[in-house]
Amino acid sequence: MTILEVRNVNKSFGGLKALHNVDLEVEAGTVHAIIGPNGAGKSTLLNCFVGRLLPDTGTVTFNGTSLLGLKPHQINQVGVARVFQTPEIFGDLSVLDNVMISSFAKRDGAFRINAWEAVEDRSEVRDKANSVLEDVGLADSRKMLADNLSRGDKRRLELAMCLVEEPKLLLLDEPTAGMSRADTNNTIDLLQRVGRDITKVVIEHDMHVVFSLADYISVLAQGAVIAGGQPDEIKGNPRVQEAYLGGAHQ
Ligand SMILES: Nc1ncnc2c1ncn2[C@@H]1O[C@H](COP(=O)(O)OP(=O)(O)OP(=O)(O)O)[C@@H](O)[C@H]1O
Repeated sequence: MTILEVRNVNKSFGGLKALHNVDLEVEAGTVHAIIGPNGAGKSTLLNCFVGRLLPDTGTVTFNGTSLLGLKPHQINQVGVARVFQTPEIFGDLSVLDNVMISSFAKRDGAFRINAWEAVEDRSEVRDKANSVLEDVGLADSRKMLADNLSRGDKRRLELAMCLVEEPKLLLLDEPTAGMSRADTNNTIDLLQRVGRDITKVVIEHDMHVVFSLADYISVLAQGAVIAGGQPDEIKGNPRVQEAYLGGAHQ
């Protein structure tokens, strides 16, 4: 079953065509990687999924609902969560509070620092938050201020903040950017372990990560999808190799 369908999406910035007739289908329950050289249009495409950009033409449909024109928090409420390259966390709150706030936000449609004051079933939310922190390996840090976490742990926290919302689709924007090889391998491990039933779309430059995680790979070059297939098909595709050497044609 297709959970995310992108049809004929075009997006230009002035005279620059960042996305050119993009078609994409993401199957429910899979990890779908979007790869491509710098400037290929990956972030632009992701931004069209989360309400940060509106395509000039085309459709983006999630679970039968058009995402176009929805505000980011509305997209979040229909079940799409995004992990950013730079974690978006509340640095002066505890790790646990960050996760609890995220859980309330999904319900309320907005982040409110004092959201729990109005809520009666706090213990249920706390239990759920603790369980997700356990899953991502941050249970022992739950009382720490989020700002005091290491860079890698901040990313784990942001992942926990997404997981607690129980999304149907998780978008990961370069989840291992800037990480050491050891942290990268830990992240691969984590992403293979947590949220196994959540469909994931991953933008990633590191091919080791892509080939470890992806069930299906779409390749963008100069704003167009030039190839799509299972990892083994993509590995041997001459158009993909050419795109990475800088000679992509549309
Ligand atoms: N807001 C913007 N205004 C003008 N041009 C933009 C804007 N956002 C992206 N672009 C341009 O659109 C093209 C696609 O950029 P995009 O960031 O989507 O590529 P990318 O594949 O994510 O690249 P990278 O891997 O380097 O992050 C690039 O030429 C970029 O300079």
